[in-house]
Amino acid sequence: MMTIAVLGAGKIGESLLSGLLQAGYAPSQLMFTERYTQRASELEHQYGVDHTDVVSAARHADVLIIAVKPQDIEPLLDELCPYVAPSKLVVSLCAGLPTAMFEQRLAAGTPVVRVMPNTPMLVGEAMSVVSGGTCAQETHLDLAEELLGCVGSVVRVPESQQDVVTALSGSGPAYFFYLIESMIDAGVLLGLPRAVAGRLIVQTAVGSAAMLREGEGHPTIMREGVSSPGGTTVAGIRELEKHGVRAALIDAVEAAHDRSVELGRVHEDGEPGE
Ligand SMILES: NC(=O)C1=CN([C@@H]2O[C@H](COP(=O)(O)OP(=O)(O)OC[C@H]3O[C@@H](n4cnc5c(N)ncnc54)[C@H](O)[C@@H]3O)[C@@H](O)[C@H]2O)C=CC1
Ligand SMILES: O=C(O)[C@@H]1CCC=N1
Repeated sequence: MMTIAVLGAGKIGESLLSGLLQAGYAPSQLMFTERYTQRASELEHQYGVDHTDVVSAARHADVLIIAVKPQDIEPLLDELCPYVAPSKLVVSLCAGLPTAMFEQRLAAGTPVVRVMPNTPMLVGEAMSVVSGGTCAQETHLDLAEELLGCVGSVVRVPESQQDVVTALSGSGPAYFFYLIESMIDAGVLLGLPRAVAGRLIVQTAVGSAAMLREGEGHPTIMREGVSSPGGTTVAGIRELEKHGVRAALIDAVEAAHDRSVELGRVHEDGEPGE
């Protein structure tokens, strides 16, 4: 039976473990490493999955899923790489880190798959985007897709597109949360209790997303569907246009993209990331 180790059980690592269990993987197929011992004990107790050390994980797991922050990658790779046989699959969830960086440190021929997930993984609604390194075969990409498919949707792109993906779906939840916060504030400004404004706007976001996901329509058509002649919506949209909100969102995604490129370069130069 295939065994899977999650290295670093923070927000993303924990939600992946939880999703794999819910999808039917047995606790005995899973293990995790976590540097904070109290968190490790809590997770062991909660999920019934063994906490282990990096060397045992490298030796015993078939798939090693790296879920530490990019700035913590160097010490982890120092510990891990000498023990990883090239028959193992290494899956990195680390933002901005190229597969080449892992390939340089691992035994020649070790397959590496890079994934950019996002935090909706915490509720089984992640958007995960996978790319294979030079030694990753179709079967490795299929396996990575199967594992990430337990916690949401999965799309495959060439690795050259991962910085755009990081900016769009990786950081994207933060931009939606920011918009939602702003709309809740608008409701409060106009006299609604915060809890009521929050409920209204969260359900409005969920409903709008469901229309986009389930319908065949384009967002522009759906927006026009809300905009009655002489009505309230066009009056509001005119303000968004006046304030350059569309350009601001495009600039935000572009800035996140540029930062992702910069983080990748920092690691190429062999310096610690931020
Ligand atoms: N949070 C986000 O929105 C997204 C995060 N990611 C990526 O996912 C990865 C994980 O992110 P989060 O879960 O948000 O971070 P986090 O900080 O919540 O979790 C990382 C965990 O790894 C542990 N850790 C660090 N070094 C370790 C080591 N050597 N051995 C064992 N455990 C170690 C830490 O104690 C921590 O619990 C990062 O690489 C991040 O770039 C990707 C997409 C979205
Ligand atoms: O901001 C970050 O570094 C991570 C990567 C994608 C989302 N959050």
